[in-house]
This record gives sequence, structure tokens and C-alpha cells, in this order.
Amino acid sequence: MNNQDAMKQQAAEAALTYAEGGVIGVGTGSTVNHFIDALARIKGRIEGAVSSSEASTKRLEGHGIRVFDLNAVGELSLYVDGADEANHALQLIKGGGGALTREKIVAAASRQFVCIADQSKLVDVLGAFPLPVEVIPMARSHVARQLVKLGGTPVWREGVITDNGNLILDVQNLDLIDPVTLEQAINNIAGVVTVGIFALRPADLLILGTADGPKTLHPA
Ligand SMILES: O=C(CO)[C@H](O)[C@H](O)COP(=O)(O)O
Repeated sequence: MNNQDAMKQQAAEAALTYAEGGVIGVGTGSTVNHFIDALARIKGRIEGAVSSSEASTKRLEGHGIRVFDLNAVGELSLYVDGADEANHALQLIKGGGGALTREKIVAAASRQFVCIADQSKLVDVLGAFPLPVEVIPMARSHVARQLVKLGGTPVWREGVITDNGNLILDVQNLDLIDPVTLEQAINNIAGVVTVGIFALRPADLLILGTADGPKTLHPA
């Protein structure tokens, strides 16, 4: 395990203290994989999970953790997920793993969103990481043209089909000084399913794995 992965694991282990029982919302990615492995140790104390991707479902079920349909459980008390970038307001860029739509749904359906990440993910201003946008296939070119009008440089993540049967555009060069306004603007483009800005519903807590141990950040 390299240093960055050890910091991801550290953050994931620290998040376990928030999983007090019931059904836990579970995100996607390498940091969340550590959380799922940790969750397996306390699986007798939880009812199960709602998963944000086929990959996380497979890992959860591999550990014998029951996976529920979100429609069957209603509002969740806790959602734990990683991020590609987080600012000090705990607004995020997500979707590096292509699971942004289900992640945004489960985050929206959860009372508390605990984000887990290694220290490299904390930034002053979002936007160095190319912004993922999930798009209905027939709208790919139309959405790309609208993203160019917003100042972006979209690149089609060729060969990737999301769990929902859609495509991903990764957008560079966007100005993310005002993440809420940009999230709303991209949401309003016909053919966009989800944009990977999580600013309208930011995280409530950020647990960062660092060289000095886990640090918990609240929105600034
Ligand atoms: O948004 C995501 C997947 O769609 C992930 O949370 C994000 O890409 C972070 O991944 P990792 O924990 O592997 O660094």
C-alpha cells in the first residue's frame, strides 16, 4: 500500500464511527472500497447499505452486506463517499469513477454526507480536476457545444458507459469560482443527466487522511 492509499484507508476507518446502525449510503471509488472493507467488520450492527454503483454493490455483497433499493428504504441517515476534489466549503468535484448520478441521488436522500479522502484532494478552488458530466448518448455533441459556450473544453471519455447506460464528458478550463451557479447552469443543458459538481448539496463533514493522522473538517 502506498502513502496515498494508506491515507485513504485512514479516512475510511475514521468514518466507521459515524455508521451507527440502520442502512448506510455507500459511494464509489478506491477510498470507499476501504470503507466497505471496514464496514464488513461491523456488518452485524447495521441492516445493510444503499449502493451508488454496480462496483460497490458487488463489493458489499461480496462481504455479505445486504444491499437495498433506495426506493425501499426512503431517507438515509448517513452517506459516505469519496471525492476527486473538495474545497473548504466542502463543495466537491466527483465522478472520476463515472458513478456521479447515483452518488448525487444517494447524497440527496441522506441527512448527513461524510466525505472521505486523502489530503491531496483538498484544494482552495475547485477545477484542476476535469469536471465529469454524465450525458444522454444522443445529446453528446449538443451538450459538448453548450459546455464550450460556458468556456469549457469537453473531452468524451470514450469506451465508458455508465451504470445508467450514458456517456461521460470530462470538462477542463471551466471557471469554478462560483460552483453553485455553474452546477445550476450545467444542470440546465438539455441532455445532461448529472454534473459532477456537488455544491447545491455539499458534504457535511470531510475526513482527510493526512501524514499526521485523520483530520475532520467542517464547512468553512
Ligand atoms: O466520485 C467518485 C466516483 O464517481 C469517487 O468518489 C472519486 O472519483 C474519488 O475516487 P477515489 O476514492 O478512488 O480517489
